[in-house]
Amino acid sequence: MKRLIEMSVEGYRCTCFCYGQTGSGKTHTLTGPPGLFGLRPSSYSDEHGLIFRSFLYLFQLIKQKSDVHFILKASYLEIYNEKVIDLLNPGSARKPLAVRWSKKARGFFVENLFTVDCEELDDLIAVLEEGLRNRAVGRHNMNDYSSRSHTILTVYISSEQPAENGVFLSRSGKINFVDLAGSEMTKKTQSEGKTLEEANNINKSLMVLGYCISSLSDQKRKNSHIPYRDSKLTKLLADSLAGNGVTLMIACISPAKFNINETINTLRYAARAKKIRTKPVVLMDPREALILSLKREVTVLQNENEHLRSALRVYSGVPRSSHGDSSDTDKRKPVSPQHVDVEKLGELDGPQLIELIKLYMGENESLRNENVDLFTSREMLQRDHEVVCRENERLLKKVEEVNKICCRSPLIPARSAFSAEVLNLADSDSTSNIWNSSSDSNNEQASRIPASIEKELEKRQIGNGPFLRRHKSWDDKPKTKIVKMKSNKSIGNSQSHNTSGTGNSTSTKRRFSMANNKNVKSKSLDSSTKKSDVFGSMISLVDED
Ligand SMILES: Nc1ncnc2c1ncn2[C@@H]1O[C@H](COP(=O)(O)OP(=O)(O)OP(=O)(O)O)[C@@H](O)[C@H]1O
Repeated sequence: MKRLIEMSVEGYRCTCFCYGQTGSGKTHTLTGPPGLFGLRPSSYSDEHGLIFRSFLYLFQLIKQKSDVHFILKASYLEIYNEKVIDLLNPGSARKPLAVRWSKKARGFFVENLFTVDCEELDDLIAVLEEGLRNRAVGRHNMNDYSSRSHTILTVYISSEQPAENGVFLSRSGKINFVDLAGSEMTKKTQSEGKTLEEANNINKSLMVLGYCISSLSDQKRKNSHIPYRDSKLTKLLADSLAGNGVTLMIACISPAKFNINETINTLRYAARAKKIRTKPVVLMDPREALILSLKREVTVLQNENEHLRSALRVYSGVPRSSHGDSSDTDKRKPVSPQHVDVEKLGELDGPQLIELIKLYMGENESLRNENVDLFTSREMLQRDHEVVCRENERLLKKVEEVNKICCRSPLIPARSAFSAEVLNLADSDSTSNIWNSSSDSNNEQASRIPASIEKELEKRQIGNGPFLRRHKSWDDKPKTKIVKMKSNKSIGNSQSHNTSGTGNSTSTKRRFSMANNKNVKSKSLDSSTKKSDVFGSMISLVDED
């Protein structure tokens, strides 16, 4: 997961998707247990899923790359009964959005999908909370909080990095977090009515996804028709499955014997998916890439020129010191023959005429050389001009982005800032370890499985013996510094604004302190320099046999 985030920061298109039967823990893996967001404050806890940890890690990475300018945006959608709904702008009617093909990008996209500028960690968390609040959740026999839709949370990461010779490199990576709805045996779930219709749609789209995966993993069928267009899910995942991105599939399985068939199916799915090979490429502005490569070429040629010149000097035995820049210029200057009256040409004898012609030929040659030099300089000036224009464009874009960032989305309702929550709770001992798993301060407690799970395992007779273990290496980590942060109440407010969507505006002003956020963000990120801590608290199922 960490590598995936690092790659998305480097400009790759990355996807992490969870696949598995209903109730196997897909949503839990990505976002943690139900009710973690919303009612409770979303300060850091060991229960947080991969998305939250990824956000923290993303901001850590961004902070480390101080020479790069980053712009983050996020969108969140769900595919419910084959309809795409914007979770950040669902509206009262949950009007579906169209999925279209972009000729330019050569991929499918969701028309009018709302994207939110995310300057702070809090903004990303707000997007996650808003999406979780709006997505479709239902209840059936196997899961009280079953996702009734596939959800895709996308973080777009654009960056600009100064490269050599004043050229800037822009990259645009992204990371998709895909929480697929689980496949359902309707007999087992005993779904009826609306839940049954949802289950049928879920199973149908998962079947198309399965078919695409098996075609792509088969060397013989790979180049034949892949039925991406048969479902919205496969249209939107086409790029991740076979494009230029990097994809991580998390196969969630149930430890219960009762689910053995579904478990085998999931593992088959994963084994097939593992065979798919994508061709990851960094998405860069082609013009900038060209300018950079031309600049590099010019530097190489200049060096080569210099080398050849000095080799020539050595060969002709002329001391280096006598060839300053000025003498070079003098040498290139044409030597004009003395002016001769045309009428007096007849008086000149043969050798004199030959000498004169030689002089004129020499002058001609020098002028030609000078001409070539002038053409080269003109070309270089044109290239410089192009670079300046490009720089101009870049700056204009930056101004536009800055203007956008100043305005936030009105659709994320008021929530207390994550950083502020951390601050408020930081005084109590329970949260002093916020960036660590429970592994540091209380090793013994950390390696214990939570009581509720232990009870469930006992009931199902799972894990007698060394079956369910916490990975030891996670518990053996060195102690990290505990960072105490002062409490600081939010003071200001920042206005929100629709940035790109066309949606209606239920403008709730989002109140939080920008200054407070910034202050806290830097502190919190400082305290989390040990990257592994953010990811290190998951329980692993290790079959020692
Ligand atoms: N590793 C885990 N530790 C503790 N509880 C878990 C774990 N995995 C899943 N659960 C619990 O099991 C229940 C079902 O999990 P979850 O909703 O994540 O399943 P799902 O695969 O997303 O199901 P669906 O496909 O129906 O949405 C939830 O209450 C969740 O908190």
